[in-house]
Amino acid sequence: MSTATAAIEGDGIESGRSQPQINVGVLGATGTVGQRFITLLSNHPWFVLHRLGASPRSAGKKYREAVNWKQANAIPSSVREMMVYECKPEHFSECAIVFSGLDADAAGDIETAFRAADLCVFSNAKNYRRDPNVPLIVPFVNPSHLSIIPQQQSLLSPPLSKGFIVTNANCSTTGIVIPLAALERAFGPLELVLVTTMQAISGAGYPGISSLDILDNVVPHISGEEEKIEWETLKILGGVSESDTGVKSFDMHARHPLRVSASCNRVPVIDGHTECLSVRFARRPPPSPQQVREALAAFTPDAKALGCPSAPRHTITVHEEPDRPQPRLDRSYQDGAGVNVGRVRQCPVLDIKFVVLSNNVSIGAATSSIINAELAVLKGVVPT
Ligand SMILES: NC(=O)C1=CN([C@@H]2O[C@H](COP(=O)(O)OP(=O)(O)OC[C@H]3O[C@@H](n4cnc5c(N)ncnc54)[C@H](OP(=O)(O)O)[C@@H]3O)[C@@H](O)[C@H]2O)C=CC1
Ligand SMILES: N[C@@H](CC(=O)OP(=O)(O)O)C(=O)O
Repeated sequence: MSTATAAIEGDGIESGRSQPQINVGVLGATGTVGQRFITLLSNHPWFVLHRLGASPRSAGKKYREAVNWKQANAIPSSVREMMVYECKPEHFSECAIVFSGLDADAAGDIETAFRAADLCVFSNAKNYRRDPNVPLIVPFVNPSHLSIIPQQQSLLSPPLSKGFIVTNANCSTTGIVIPLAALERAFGPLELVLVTTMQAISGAGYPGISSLDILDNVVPHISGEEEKIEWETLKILGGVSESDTGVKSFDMHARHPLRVSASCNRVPVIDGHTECLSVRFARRPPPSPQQVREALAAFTPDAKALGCPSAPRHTITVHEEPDRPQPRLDRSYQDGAGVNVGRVRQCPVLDIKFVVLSNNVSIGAATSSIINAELAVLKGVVPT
């Protein structure tokens, strides 16, 4: 890693402060999430986009030839002519970090191989989220879970000193755990969460669901999604416990049992997952809708305080208008790096209900991975 002097001001980056310069690679660089990584990393103050990986179908081609570019912005000029490589660690030996936007069918073995080659892997895929030694991190919620990494490294055979895997969450889970964490921080533990999702088609990757299935329609099933939301929420909002012998484990919110029920739907929206939640707090009486609005708007995560360059200015934007947030109007605010909450009101069955909108490809995927890596650099977890 080398350093350079930042010329960018604002958004947590102080002009004149020495900035790390770290070579990074993107696995699955041609996919929906991969394209978002390319856009974000081509202009990153610390991370230098050094290698691109995709399937053997794309390897050996220039990026502009391999990719079916679907972003509103053009392919960054610095990336157009870059070569795409097979996802083999030897091609990425000059990188310290790889971001993975790999299809889950390929991600397991490839990410294991990159970790074994002592690379720091930040993955969007579901494969390792349930591993008891892999942190499942939503950057505004549980960066403290990075503390499990030395245990992950020491239990591998052979043990590693640098390489690790960090995953980020399912995109629908990410959207809800950010406001839920803000509520728990302000008002103590939650007891019940009911969530109904309306998920964008880009969540299924490209080409995704056929137009004849989704236009003029709602599909009330997304395979595996409800179980992921119900399970991942507990791992993320729970703590890390340590036994008398020093073994760490994720406590799954065990000290205050939390029950989560999810119902997932695919809707004809291109980007942006909308989710309707009702929650019950342990504390009686529960907070009022106005107290909830104030707590959500005031939520300031460590990622912001520590100076992560990709952390948005407003983590949670609370809308007062009765018909917001909406995907078309709100998904691009702050480049999709925050979450939008609206319609905070009393729930006659539980305590409070509200609507969340989050950009599934940005904070639901690539942006989260990048902020996770920024946190890992700031906390000294990525070797320099
Ligand atoms: N889309 C979303 O909103 C979210 C997606 N995710 C997760 O992120 C990951 C990527 O999703 P998404 O971008 O939507 O998927 P896409 O299908 O759009 O892209 C998949 C990528 O994986 C590559 N790939 C496929 N097979 C192989 C292989 N055998 N070896 C190497 N590379 C391969 C593809 O390369 P090629 O072009 O050469 O085929 C492509 O770059 C998935 O695990 C998904 O579950 C997580 C959160 C949100
Ligand atoms: N299943 C999500 C996107 C996704 O890929 O999720 P996961 O990374 O948990 O498999 C959606 O369809 O919107």
